[in-house]
Amino acid sequence: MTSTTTTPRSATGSVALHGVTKVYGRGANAVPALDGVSLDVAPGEFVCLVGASGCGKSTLLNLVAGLDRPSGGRIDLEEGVEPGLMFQEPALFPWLTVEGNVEVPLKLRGLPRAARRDRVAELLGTVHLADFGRKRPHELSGGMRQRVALARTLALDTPVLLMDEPFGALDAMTRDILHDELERIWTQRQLTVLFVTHNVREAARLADRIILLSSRPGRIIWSTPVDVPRPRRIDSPEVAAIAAEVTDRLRTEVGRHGR
Ligand SMILES: Nc1ncnc2c1ncn2[C@@H]1O[C@H](COP(=O)(O)OP(=O)(O)OP(=O)(O)O)[C@@H](O)[C@H]1O
Repeated sequence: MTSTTTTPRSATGSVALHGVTKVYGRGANAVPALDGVSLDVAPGEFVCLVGASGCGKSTLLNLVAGLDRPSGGRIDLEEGVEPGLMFQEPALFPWLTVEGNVEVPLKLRGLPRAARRDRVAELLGTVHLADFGRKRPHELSGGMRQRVALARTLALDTPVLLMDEPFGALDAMTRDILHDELERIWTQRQLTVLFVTHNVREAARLADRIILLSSRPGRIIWSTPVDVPRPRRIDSPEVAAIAAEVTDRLRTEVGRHGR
């Protein structure tokens, strides 16, 4: 009997930052954005990053995504892993249908047409948009557009998802539904998620661990595991208690620096 062993997805999603520093510009115009950030994210872990405005959260995600290079330190991903990145704006191609948008990464990977069609259908099913494949982005709500963006990111078939305020522009009800969706997909696919948010309740609702960055230049000043059983409700007393603690720490930090 032959057996095929496939590496579990959870074995490939680790992210490790070692003393990562980022300075934009030079000389008198130098802007230190990150200062000595070390962080180990375990495969399958959901980590939320919070911190004052401008403390370097997006910079950190961009560095992990490989869109920019650190000025110092090192970022380790497992070999061949290219993280998927999602922003507050879904950044869809307006001239393409929903199917066409989700198909883009599959085309870039050279998947044959029939395989692309099956994969797009599966991904749209995953984000509950099976009946909307022929629509164009302008025909969808904001929440639906973010679902398309999520399906397109999942089409990269990456174990590491980097999310920069992905639900920041959505109303509370839509955000709540998308939290449930993301949690389900994260569990099913054993994804490693690094999620930036200003919303401490959202962090407490989603994270295994919350990391607090100092005001610029960003350093990790505090972190806490979120030991609240899943599924969670954003309005549960346990989530509210964690959010209140994060808010207190954030207030203290912002108060210290005035930003
Ligand atoms: N390309 C760049 N050139 C110069 N400075 C930059 C550049 N990108 C970011 N910065 C600066 O680096 C600092 C960190 O920016 P970053 O966008 O990472 O912060 P953030 O925590 O994501 O902010 P916010 O919470 O407001 O989205 C800010 O002071 C910003 O102005």
